[in-house]
Amino acid sequence: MTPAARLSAAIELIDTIEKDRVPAAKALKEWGTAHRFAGSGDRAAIAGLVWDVLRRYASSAWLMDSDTARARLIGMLRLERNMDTPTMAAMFDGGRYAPAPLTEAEQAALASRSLADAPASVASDYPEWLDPHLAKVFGETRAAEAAAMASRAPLDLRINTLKGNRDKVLRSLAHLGAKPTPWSPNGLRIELGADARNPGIQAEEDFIKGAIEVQDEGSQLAALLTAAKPGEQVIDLCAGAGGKTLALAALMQGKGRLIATDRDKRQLAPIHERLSRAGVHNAEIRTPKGEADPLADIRSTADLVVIDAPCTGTGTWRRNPDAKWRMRPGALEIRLKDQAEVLERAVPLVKAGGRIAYITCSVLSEENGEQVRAFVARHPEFSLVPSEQTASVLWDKADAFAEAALKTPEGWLLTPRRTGTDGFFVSVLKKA
Ligand SMILES: C[S@@+](CC[C@H](N)C(=O)[O-])C[C@H]1O[C@@H](n2cnc3c(N)ncnc32)[C@H](O)[C@@H]1O
Repeated sequence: MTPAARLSAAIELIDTIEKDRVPAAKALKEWGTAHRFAGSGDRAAIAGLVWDVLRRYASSAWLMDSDTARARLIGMLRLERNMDTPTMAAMFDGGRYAPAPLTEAEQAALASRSLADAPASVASDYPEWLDPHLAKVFGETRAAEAAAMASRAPLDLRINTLKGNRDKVLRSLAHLGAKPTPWSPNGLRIELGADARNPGIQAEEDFIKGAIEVQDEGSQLAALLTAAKPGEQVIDLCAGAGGKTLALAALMQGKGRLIATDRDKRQLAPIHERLSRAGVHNAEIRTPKGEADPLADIRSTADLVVIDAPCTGTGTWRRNPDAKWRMRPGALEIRLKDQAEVLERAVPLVKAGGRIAYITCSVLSEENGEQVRAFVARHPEFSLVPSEQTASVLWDKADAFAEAALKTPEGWLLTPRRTGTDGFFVSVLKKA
């Protein structure tokens, strides 16, 4: 496909995503199946265009003073890819598979319009209804924070210290340009280009042998901040596909007891294969069966209960730009209820002197500090572990991390702008 034909395909896809209200990933997959002639390079380039339009969904329409799929693509090419008008006009040439030539109105918009007068939610690409919520957390810096949340994310890897070490993996992944991440002692980062081409990490020997996992550095830090230790009894209450479980297992160095469960047994399905590839031998998966409580035998014995809580995922907008435009206020209400429920589930499991690590991948204070404060008010036997103390697990990076992350009275907030990671909140609560 020519570059111009890829633009036409991207316009068609954006149109479908809007009109049929389908998630972008699904639309891209279906397009690939229906257009078998398109090679992997074409598909990656088209996906990159679509994801970038979704990242600049509001600002691109503002720039072009039009909200058609075509206008959004043109606006994105200018805002995100700095494409000048002659370069664009050369591709929008009306050829057989190319988009129609730029109209006079489009050329005028490109020549004269800017984001200078756009409201913050438009210029920084976030839903307007979230403005007061983001203001509560970030105040005047919300536009800058949201703009960083609209940027492209790198591919982060975690070295599984049960099987590999960072120096060795750095050498073997040098061909992908892997570099150490700034905070996590076990993180590697691969910067990705504008096309959404996957560097094929799953085919690397290090991956097949279980020496690396794909995990955002923020998620790695959240696991580290729980301070899970060898020999402890650790319960991962919202284990899902096991991202945190695997990181916790590595922190425990194979010693102690790690119990992983989830309310939804389907979410747990991939965890078995992942644990076995990672060489984890001290984990028990408790798959729920009917109404019975899979943790009924555990009462006041856990050193640590990790709650990687169900949340709105506002911290992962970099990786899920269409999710932010689909998010509705009702979704926040549902998540708040789920979070309170899962916090209650943790209470009878924790032993005296034990702790709960509450994690979300959201930046909203309703899901974070406010949720934790309400919990402590209901359960005065739990108190907040001071944030400086929880950050001490980062050793020589602790001071710099404390400068970079947002310290709240209830815990740490990581954001793309502050820590260069996905948005994560981590709070540690200790039982008297
Ligand atoms: C953020 S995801 C977990 C991601 C996972 N820990 C990881 O790192 O890959 C949240 C999970 O919480 C689960 N969940 C929701 N409500 C729950 C509850 N009341 N008890 C246990 N798990 C729950 C969901 O099924 C979902 O898998």
